[in-house]
Amino acid sequence: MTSLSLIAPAKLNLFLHINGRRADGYHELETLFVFLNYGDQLDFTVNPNGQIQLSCDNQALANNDNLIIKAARALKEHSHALLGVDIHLTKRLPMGGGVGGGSSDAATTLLALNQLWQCGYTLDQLAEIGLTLGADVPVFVRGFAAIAHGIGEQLEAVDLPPSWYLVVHPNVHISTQAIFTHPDLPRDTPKLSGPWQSAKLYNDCESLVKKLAPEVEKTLLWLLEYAPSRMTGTGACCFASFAEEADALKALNALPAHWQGFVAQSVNLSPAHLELNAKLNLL
Ligand SMILES: C[C@@](CO)(OP(=O)(O)O)[C@H](O)COP(=O)(O)OP(=O)(O)OC[C@H]1O[C@@H](n2ccc(N)nc2=O)[C@H](O)[C@@H]1O
Ligand SMILES: Nc1ncnc2c1ncn2[C@@H]1O[C@H](COP(=O)(O)OP(=O)(O)O)[C@@H](O)[C@H]1O
Repeated sequence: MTSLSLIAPAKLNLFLHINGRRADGYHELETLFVFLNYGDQLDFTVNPNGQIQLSCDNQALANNDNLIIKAARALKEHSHALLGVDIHLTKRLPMGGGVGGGSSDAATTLLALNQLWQCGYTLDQLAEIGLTLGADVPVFVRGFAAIAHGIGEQLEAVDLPPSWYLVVHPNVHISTQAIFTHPDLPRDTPKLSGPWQSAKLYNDCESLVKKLAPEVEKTLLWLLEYAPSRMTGTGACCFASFAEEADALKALNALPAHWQGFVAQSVNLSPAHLELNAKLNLL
């Protein structure tokens, strides 16, 4: 196998509780990750010269700061792989949107190159490398919907019924770091004492982000006309869930022109894993 094309799916935090701040500055979280069957597209082609090249339809992303390059370099250094790779990114997910676009791209890169460079690493090993790239990378590497603790790397699989989501990006960029380092961020939500299904759930970042970015509050209120709404991650994306795709699409069609949105269905197993397994079974 010398080439692979895989999705880098979006994620939603169906709830996000911040339990405290650790000595290293990162925060202890309790959150529920689900994947969506919508995301970026990554095309990988092995090259013999050992170089890692990235092209992208969005020129602002085709640089060495890209998490895709960082992931490829991390795996190459760790595995001493001799081959290189040409990667093309088709960007669909809003950047800094709270849907994990960069982290998902990094995870899909680790999964694809583990196969193309025949590293033979386990998911545990790939998740460990992924964690050095970002707190959200391990959940995409492991590929199952999960309740997460720690900084987001301690995962307990969940099996949720599928739901349709309208995800709205109000065209404001929220820095994850800016939110987590802000003095007004609530950081003292206790760990759930019982099953999350019967608990009061929320996103602890919402109150602060609504204050800093009023457009996010407007988005949450607009969505509320159709269904209960919530922000994902540190924002700016917000979502509402629907039993039927038609209802989600009806709301999407009514979206104000200055916002972006997409409709997708939640899935328990990452579409990147499903696609990779299907391609490997064809060999
Ligand atoms: C908030 C969450 C929720 O899923 O998602 P996003 O909103 O980014 O999608 C994640 O925890 C984000 O994961 P990720 O985006 O990989 O964050 P990283 O790059 O590792 O960290 C960026 C910055 O966020 C802060 N950070 C991140 C995670 C965490 N548990 N505690 C933190 O304090 C740190 O200040 C860190 O420097
Ligand atoms: N492949 C990538 N896609 C998107 N953002 C990237 C990528 N590589 C690096 N980044 C940087 O990481 C930041 C956060 O990315 P992203 O994961 O989209 O945010 P979030 O986790 O909030 O959804 C972006 O603002 C961008 O500067």
